[in-house]
Amino acid sequence: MAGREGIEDLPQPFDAKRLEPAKRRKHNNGSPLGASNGSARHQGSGKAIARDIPSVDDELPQPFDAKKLEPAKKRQRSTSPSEQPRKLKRPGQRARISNNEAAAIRQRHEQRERESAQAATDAAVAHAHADQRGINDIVRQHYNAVPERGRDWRKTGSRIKGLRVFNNWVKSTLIQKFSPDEDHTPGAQQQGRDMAGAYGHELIVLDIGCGKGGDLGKWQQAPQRVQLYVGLDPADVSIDQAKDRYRSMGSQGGRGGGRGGRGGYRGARQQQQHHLFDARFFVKDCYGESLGDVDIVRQVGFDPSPMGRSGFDIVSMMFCMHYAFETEEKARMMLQNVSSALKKGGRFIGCIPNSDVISDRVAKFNERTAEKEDAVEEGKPSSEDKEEGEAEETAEWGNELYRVRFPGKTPGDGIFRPPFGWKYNFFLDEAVEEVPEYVVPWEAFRAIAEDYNLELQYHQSFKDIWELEKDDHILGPLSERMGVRGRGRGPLLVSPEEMEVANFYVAFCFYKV
Ligand SMILES: C[S@@+](CC[C@H](N)C(=O)[O-])C[C@H]1O[C@@H](n2cnc3c(N)ncnc32)[C@H](O)[C@@H]1O
Repeated sequence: MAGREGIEDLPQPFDAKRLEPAKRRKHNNGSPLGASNGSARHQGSGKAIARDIPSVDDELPQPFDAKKLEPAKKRQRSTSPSEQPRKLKRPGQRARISNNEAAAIRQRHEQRERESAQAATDAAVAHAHADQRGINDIVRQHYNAVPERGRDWRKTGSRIKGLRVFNNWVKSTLIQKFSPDEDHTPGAQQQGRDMAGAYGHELIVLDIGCGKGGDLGKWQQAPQRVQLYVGLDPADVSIDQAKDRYRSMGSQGGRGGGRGGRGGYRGARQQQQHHLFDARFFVKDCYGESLGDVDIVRQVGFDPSPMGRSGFDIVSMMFCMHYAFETEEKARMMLQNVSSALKKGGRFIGCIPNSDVISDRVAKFNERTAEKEDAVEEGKPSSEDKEEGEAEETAEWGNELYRVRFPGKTPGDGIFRPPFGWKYNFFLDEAVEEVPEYVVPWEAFRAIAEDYNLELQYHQSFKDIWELEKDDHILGPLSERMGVRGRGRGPLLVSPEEMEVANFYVAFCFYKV
């Protein structure tokens, strides 16, 4: 799918000499979650991937306990309406109804909240037991059917070209900031081989949900050379297209992305660009199955034990992890796969829908619904009253480019408990035709990730990433070359509608400890 996928549009090469070590450059920059996490790493202590090796108990993921995950803020929001004074909608109105009437209304509210909570739990459990093949097939068929329309169309013909380039810039930003090793020296590889004839450590990358290979070009431009890229995706047609894209990079001297002769690479940098990493692609469901049966993954190193011989430097999951939150089983399999693949100090990067945005929208929808129901109970018919037999309204929002729609009831307070199985349909113009996705409740995800020795390093909404990085000496000029903004710190070329879609997402980075 397009708006949320890959670069087709290769940025100009980076001058890696100008890059500060990605490790510390921005990690603490305005990331409230990163900062609050409290580890030495988050305080910018340089090398440290230091944490004691976990005990055996740490290794064994414990069953999910939703209560322990709720942040204080959310816990307060989830207080039942019976426990908090309800705001008066119209001052003085309460004075016109008797105490008995008021008590009856309150009871009805409480009853409704209980029913809503129960229905929500039932829905989540039902989803959790749904036929998993069904959803997998729908998602796979959808992505297989998305046509590959070529770079020119994406750059000029697309109605969401601003969103496409912006999303690509965010993905490049994640790769620039977090793919280099902690001890990588910027520019070292441009000097050529060392005395032993090597380029120093080269990265091994696992791209889960790689789709049509839209990020191959970004990896070719990574500040630290990539040795091997492994792309996995259940959509077989997409995997074939990814292989084609990789082949076309090879035939263009490793520049990637079908861009042909635009470049101006010189000297050592030219050599670096012409080095094309090795790449392998496989059709694979990475959330329902272990990756341990993929040969190349096993050869690189795949080991569930934290003491083991896991071999990947990076696992990337761009715009696809939300499919894993259909069930707890899948989410844990996904994290087990990530953790087993990553070596100690390895990075897990990705983009997912922002559950804070979803929770706020859902809570507001339910508040409005409750107010309408109150009005009806108080005998004030509204033009929006339902006709008999009319379908129950469900939470839904969007703009001319995108739409999010929950098919069933959602929690009144916007807190998704249990944190799995909360299905919604997502539509994005030109890109996604009402495909089912699942909410990834952020705090639950972060806490479960810790069970798999994945420690949060970075969590930022797309809008904040733009604000924080747009003037960076590498990422700023990159945004101009990619067409996110006009030349010379020109205007943003992403429309407000496109920005609203972009801000439906957050980017993250975890470290394997
Ligand atoms: C929005 S696309 C993103 C593609 C690519 N990561 C990008 O950013 O260009 C979502 C991808 O997730 C993949 N996906 C869905 N379910 C998956 C699963 N169980 N395991 C791995 N990938 C999956 C889809 O096939 C699709 O290619």
